[in-house]
Amino acid sequence: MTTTHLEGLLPFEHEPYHTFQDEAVAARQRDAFRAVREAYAGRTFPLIVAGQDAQGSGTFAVRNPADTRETLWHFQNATPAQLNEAVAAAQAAFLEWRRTEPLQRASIFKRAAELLRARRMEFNAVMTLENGKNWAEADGEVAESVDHFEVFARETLRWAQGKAVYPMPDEHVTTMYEPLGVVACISPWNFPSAIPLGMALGALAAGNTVLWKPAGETPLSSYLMVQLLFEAGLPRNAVQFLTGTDDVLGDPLVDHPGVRMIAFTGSKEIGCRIYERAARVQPGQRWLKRVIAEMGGKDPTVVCADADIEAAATGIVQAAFGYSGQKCSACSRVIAEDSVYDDLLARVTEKTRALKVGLPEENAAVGPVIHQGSADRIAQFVEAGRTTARLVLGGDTPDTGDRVGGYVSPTLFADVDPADPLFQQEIFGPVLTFTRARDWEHAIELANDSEYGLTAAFYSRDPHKIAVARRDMHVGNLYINRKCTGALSGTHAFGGYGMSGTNAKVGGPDYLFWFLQTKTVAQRY
Ligand SMILES: NC(=O)c1ccc[n+]([C@@H]2O[C@H](COP(=O)([O-])OP(=O)(O)OC[C@H]3O[C@@H](n4cnc5c(N)ncnc54)[C@H](O)[C@@H]3O)[C@@H](O)[C@H]2O)c1
Ligand SMILES: N[C@@H](CCC=O)C(=O)O
Repeated sequence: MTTTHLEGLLPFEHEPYHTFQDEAVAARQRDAFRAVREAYAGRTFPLIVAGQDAQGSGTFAVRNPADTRETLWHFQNATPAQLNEAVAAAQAAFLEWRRTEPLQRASIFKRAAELLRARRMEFNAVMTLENGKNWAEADGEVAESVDHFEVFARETLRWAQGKAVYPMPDEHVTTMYEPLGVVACISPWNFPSAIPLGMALGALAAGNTVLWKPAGETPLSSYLMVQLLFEAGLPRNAVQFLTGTDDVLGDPLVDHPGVRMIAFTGSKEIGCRIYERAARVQPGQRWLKRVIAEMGGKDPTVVCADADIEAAATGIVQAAFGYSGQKCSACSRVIAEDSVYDDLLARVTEKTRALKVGLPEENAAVGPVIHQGSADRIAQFVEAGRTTARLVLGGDTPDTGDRVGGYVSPTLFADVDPADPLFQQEIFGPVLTFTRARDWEHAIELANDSEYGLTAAFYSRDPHKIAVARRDMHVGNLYINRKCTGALSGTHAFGGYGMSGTNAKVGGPDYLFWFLQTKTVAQRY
């Protein structure tokens, strides 16, 4: 029966992007900024605990990173008692949600996809205001969120079918997948819609309940998504929405004995901390906590001598400077064969010089980084790099008038040594390095010289080199002859190797398995 339902949902198509070059579409996006400010600016939003709106012990302000003098809205600081209440409510809700028909879950997600399609421009505008993405970047992420709804609707039905085992004559044996319990979903600010949503849908699609903890920089993008899920029919107690400080919602949330699983996306530092803490069995805890932790990247693009150099230069600039390089998937290292290195560097320099830094709300190619603190950290890498490598472009603060924000010029370093921190550490900003390789095999070796292993791009026309790259490049997402950002839900299962995390592969065919436990039932008649 579920097979029929699943077939009824096919075929799947990725959500198309808006074409902002069309003045009518651009006007709709500008209207959405006005409407969002009218509807939400200055408001204070609640926690959602046990299906009810709740006030915390105080509030915090969310500021516009494009000009931090503008306070956008306020959110609550949850208390330790509210954390306990939220876990208890999620445990109680689990007893019901786990029993819901997969078709019911799928229907809610399908309905949510429809609701989000109708509000794309609004969600884009909120994201741009909260984290400084330009229109296309925000639109791409909201489109990915629609895709997530469509994909997880199908995945919940697919996993409900169980899997076949090798038969035996005198027993009927089935393999069933069952949910785990309460899943804490902890997310970063750089993808404030698609990332928390992907983790939460993984949990919900499998029949778990969710503690939804967004990053403090971007809570409205999450709050609106949670409300949209409720409007689509999700029971109001299946998700607890918690905002606040890391001293209440960090370690104490991870340590809580009522939490069954933690789905985390964020930095290596916090991911490793969670992984370690969650391994300790707390008093009253009756399970080993499961953790998925998707962390940082230091993503290379390898360019072989036989490659289409112009296409490589275009892909590199898009992947390095889109959203000011603040993607775990961003290209931060170019490794090019000696014979094409100078030509490639010249083309990338020219294209990078053409990028305008400015206001995301006015759809500038490159906006601010998330905070002044982040800009200061990036500046430290740049200052150190001036003494160890050749600064080709940028390295300064662009003129953005009297705006107060972390604006950083797109920056290029050439002749970077593989041992240099510029080559090894995640900078998370618009800084790109070039390193010369003796030949294409040396280039692959250099690309793999990293503790991370998230994404990589490989440019070549030679089937043999491509086959070797496919085999030897140590990354979870390898892109051949295209940029290394922009994974699509359902198609490019996303997650890395090494210190990039647990390789859970959101949006992929195995993702739900992480949120399930397997029951074997052997029956004799
Ligand atoms: N691999 C991926 O899929 C992926 C995707 C996006 C971002 N990232 C990575 O995320 C990082 C940027 O995001 P960020 O600055 O928000 O990361 P972060 O690790 O600082 O914060 C992520 C989340 O963890 C919370 N947190 C902080 N301390 C905690 C603690 N002790 N216990 C539990 N939670 C805690 C934060 O409040 C936030 O919600 C980059 O390293 C980037 O590469 C990875
Ligand atoms: N999934 C996104 C990256 C998310 C991390 O920041 C991409 O594929 O570019």
